[in-house]
Order: sequence, then C-alpha cells, then structure tokens
Amino acid sequence: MESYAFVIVGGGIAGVSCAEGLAFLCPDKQILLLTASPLVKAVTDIVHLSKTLFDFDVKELRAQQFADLHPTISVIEDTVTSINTEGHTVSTTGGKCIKYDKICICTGGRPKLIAEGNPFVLGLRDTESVKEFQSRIQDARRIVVVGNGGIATELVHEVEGVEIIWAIKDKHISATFVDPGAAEFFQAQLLKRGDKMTSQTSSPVKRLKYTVDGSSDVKDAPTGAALGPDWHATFNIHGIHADMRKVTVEYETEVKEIRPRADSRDSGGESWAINVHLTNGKIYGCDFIVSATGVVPNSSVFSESGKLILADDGGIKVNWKMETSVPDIFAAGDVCTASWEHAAHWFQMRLWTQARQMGMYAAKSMAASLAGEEVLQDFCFELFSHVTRFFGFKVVLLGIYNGQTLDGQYEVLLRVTKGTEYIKLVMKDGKMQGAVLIGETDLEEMCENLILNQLDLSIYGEDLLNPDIDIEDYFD
Ligand SMILES: Cc1cc2nc3c(=O)[nH]c(=O)nc-3n(C[C@H](O)[C@H](O)[C@H](O)COP(=O)(O)OP(=O)(O)OC[C@H]3O[C@@H](n4cnc5c(N)ncnc54)[C@H](O)[C@@H]3O)c2cc1C
Ligand SMILES: NC(=O)C1=CN([C@@H]2O[C@H](COP(=O)(O)OP(=O)(O)OC[C@H]3O[C@@H](n4cnc5c(N)ncnc54)[C@H](OP(=O)(O)O)[C@@H]3O)[C@@H](O)[C@H]2O)C=CC1
Repeated sequence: MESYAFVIVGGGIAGVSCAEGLAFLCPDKQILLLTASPLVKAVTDIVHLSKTLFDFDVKELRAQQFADLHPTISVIEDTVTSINTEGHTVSTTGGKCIKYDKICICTGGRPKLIAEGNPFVLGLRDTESVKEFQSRIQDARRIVVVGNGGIATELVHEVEGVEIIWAIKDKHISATFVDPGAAEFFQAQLLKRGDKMTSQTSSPVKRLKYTVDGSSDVKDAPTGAALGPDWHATFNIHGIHADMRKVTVEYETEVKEIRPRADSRDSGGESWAINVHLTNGKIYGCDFIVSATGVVPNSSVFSESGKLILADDGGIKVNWKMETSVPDIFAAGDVCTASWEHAAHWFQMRLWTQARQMGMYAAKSMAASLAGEEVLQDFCFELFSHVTRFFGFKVVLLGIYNGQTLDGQYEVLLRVTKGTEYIKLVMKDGKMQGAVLIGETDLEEMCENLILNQLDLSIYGEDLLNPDIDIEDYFD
C-alpha cells in the first residue's frame, strides 16, 4: 500500500498552500496531493501591502507541472471517496487505498443553488461552470441574478450585452460585504460599464491577480478548484445585444417559483425560456438564472466515513490548530469552519486569502504534530482583512468593518467623496474596530495598525478623517 507522511486532499489554494508549506517545513518527508481536478492553484509573487493585506498572483497549473516544481510532492488526480480514521487510510474512485500519518482535507465547497438540478439555474465555482455560463450567455437577452454577495456583485458589473434582473433579499446591494452607505456609493456605478471598458481609478489597483498557465485546453473535473479574483477577465461574458447595460434591482425579495415557458408569459407579455416568480409578486421571463447564493462545504464524504464533526453551516469543525475532531486529521479552506474562540477583530469568510492562510497554518500544525512539537497561534487570525475590487473600485475591509459582533454599540466616522472614495471607520469607546476603505484612500496601513494596537483615539475626534490633516503624523 502506498504510504505518505502527509496526504492533502484538494488542489485549490488551501491544499496547494498546505502542500507547499509542508515541503518547506519537512523537506525529508514525502507529501501526496490528491485532487479531483487536473488543475491546481499555486500562489506566486506575493507582495505585502501591509501586515495582513497582500497582493499575489494565482497560477493555475497542470497537476504534473506542479509536482515537477516540488521534488517531495507527488500529485495524484483522483477523487477521495472515504476515509478510514482508525486505519489512517483514504480510498479513491480510482481504486487506490493510501496510508497517511497526517492528512489535511482541503476539498473546498460547491455553489449552494436555489433550485438544485434545474437546468435553467447555474452556479459559478470553477472553470467548467464559467464555461457553461459563457456558452449560455452569448445567446441570452435577459438573465436573473439571485444573491447579494461577492459573485452577484461582480457579475452585475462585469456582464454586458444582456438585461439583468438582480433579485436580492436585502434593502441594499452587495450586503454580504458592505453597509447601506457604501451600497449607495456603488449604486451610481450600476449602469456603468465593467472594468474592461472604464476604470474608476487612474492608478493600478493593488489586488490579487489571476493567471492561467498552459491550462486552457484542460477540461476541469466536476469539482474543480474555485475561481478567484479577476476570473471574469479571462472569459467572454457578453450577452446577445451588441451594446446594452440594463440592471434592474428587485429589493427584499426571493425566488418563489421557476416555471417553464409553456406555463405563462412574464409581466411584459413576452415569451421566455422560463418565468421567475418573485415573492414580491413580480414575474420576470429570462433565459436562465444565476444562483449566486453562497457555498456549501464539500465535507460529506469525510463526515460519513470519518465521523468528523460538522458545524451548522456544513463545514468541518476545526480548532485554532486546524485540527478536526479526529486525531491526525486537519482541514483548511472553504471546507472547514473555524470553531475556536475568534480574536475580537477576526471572523471567517470563505475567501481566497483565508484559504491560503489556513492551508499554510495547517502545514505548520501538521509538521509540529508529527515532530511532537507545540505551535503558537498565528497572527493572521488576529485581524480580518480583505482587499478586492467592486464596481471598479479598490475595496479594503478591515476588522469588524460592519460592526459585526458589536451589537449596534458603536459609532461610525464617515468621509465620502462621490465617485472617488468612501471611508467608514467603526469606533467603539474611542478605539477603532473596523474600516471600509473604498477607492485609493491609502489608509489601510494606518487603520490596520490602529485596530491592532487599540489606541484610544477619542482626542482626535472627527479629525481622524480630516483630509487636511495627515493623521499618520500623529502616530510617528
Ligand atoms: C467566482 C468566484 C470568485 C471569487 N472571487 C474571490 C475574490 O475576489 N477574493 C477572494 O478572496 N476569494 C474569492 N473567491 C473565493 C475563493 O476562490 C475561495 O474561497 C477559495 O478559492 C477556496 O479555496 P479552497 O482551496 O478551500 O477550495 P477550492 O478552490 O474549492 O478547492 C477544492 C479542491 O478540492 C478538490 N476536491 C473536492 N472534492 C474532492 C475529493 N472528494 N477528492 C479529491 N479532491 C477533491 C477540488 O477538485 C479542488 O481542487 C471567489 C470564488 C468564486 C467561486
Ligand atoms: N471579490 C470577492 O471577494 C469575492 C468573493 N467571493 C466568495 O466566493 C464565495 C461564493 O460567492 P457567493 O455565491 O456570492 O456567496 P456569498 O456568501 O458572498 O453571498 C451569498 C448571497 O446569497 C444570499 N442568499 C443565500 N441564500 C439565498 C436564497 N435562497 N435566496 C436569495 N439569496 C440568498 C446571501 O444572503 P444571506 O447572507 O442573507 O443569506 C448572500 O447575499 C463566497 O465565499 C464569497 O465570499 C466570490 C466572488 C467575489
């Protein structure tokens, strides 16, 4: 039977970061990366923008290309079907049974769809699902986008040549990431063209980049690794109309029913492939629906066969060492749920950055566990930090930027310059708890420091955001 010191399941950012971390920490141990997908995602060219925010390039490589770069890492393209926790083995659809000393589960997630199995409801996750979306949208006149998080926010900005009905449960757009004020700031951009056509900023936005290395001809597995930043830049996502930007937002509503064409016409009397009935009573005909309604962790194989304890959201519960409820089994990335007591300014969000941090941290814990050493809790779980781009603007989110966990007991300092920047600082007892920085504010490092060191800023009052005062001078 094949045997490895370390086995990692999943070739997304979490799994690859874990494998690379182990190769670095334990150069004398053999590592196996077992992945259902023929492509793996590797992080390269990391540039730190601040202590916790960083810019990196993500390369999609063929499994063998990745293995060639690391002499102690073997890659097998296969799907794990069960885990035997007593025997320390994993079995695969390819009939393999592989022994491990320590294993890390990094199987990511899959889209949580509003109507699983309905051919007119698409989810976006990996290259294959975007290819399907690309082929369907080129003949589409109108689509309905459901959900109010990352994917929906990017889609309504990037897709062109098609009418979009954006159905959201909330009172404001992009609610998973931003507050009503920031949503209002973005609102003006709804009908503007995507990044490819215009840019809101003259300077380059520092953010993650996504490149594909010689993999365009590779068909990904049904459970490929998740796409990431700038995924839309590598696909042509244009509808049938040569030139159209029409986005209608339907607020505080959900999809009640999806009816096939034969049943009825929409409110406008037109005939469509399907009619979408919303809970607000409106009916929209469309070509298809994009269900951008979150992620379900790919954990079932391991909870059934390995008896791992799952959290309420379906993720594998892990403690701060990324250990699961079963000895010698670790988990990282979208598949896991951070079930330790979080630092005051950190929380889990299923993001690329966290997948990488968790993968690397799991590597540290696995190496220490094999060597019988102790690990210290990592700094990266002290402060939530995320840099992305919405509606053409650089967006930096720090700490509890929406007052999460503060029970409404906080004050907000705001500075808004329409079309240029939106700055929101979340303050409690004179100390900064979080920040939303939209545009080229150049305030991320200062805010990060002030959240981490919890300096009492009461004496500065609103001067904290006075553009005529260089606040950083105060702290020199
Ligand atoms: C469209 C889109 C845009 C996004 N944009 C951003 C962004 O701008 N910024 C950001 O921070 N995050 C973004 N994310 C989220 C980010 O991509 C994910 O949080 C991150 O990639 C998760 O990485 P992972 O390694 O945990 O999982 P995944 O990338 O899902 O990788 C899971 C891996 O496990 C393999 N696998 C699954 N089951 C098995 C099995 N049984 N046996 C073997 N292998 C298996 C899969 O093939 C895959 O290789 C985006 C996600 C999507 C879908
Ligand atoms: N730029 C970035 O940082 C990006 C990050 N991502 C990440 O990729 C993953 C997938 O993205 P996405 O699918 O947008 O997930 P998100 O978790 O970002 O958002 C899901 C949205 O769907 C809503 N929702 C859930 N169920 C329903 C339902 N039945 N009907 C209507 N709305 C519903 C949620 O509302 P509620 O919360 O109220 O349930 C939420 O607004 C996420 O982890 C996301 O963070 C994706 C794209 C870009």
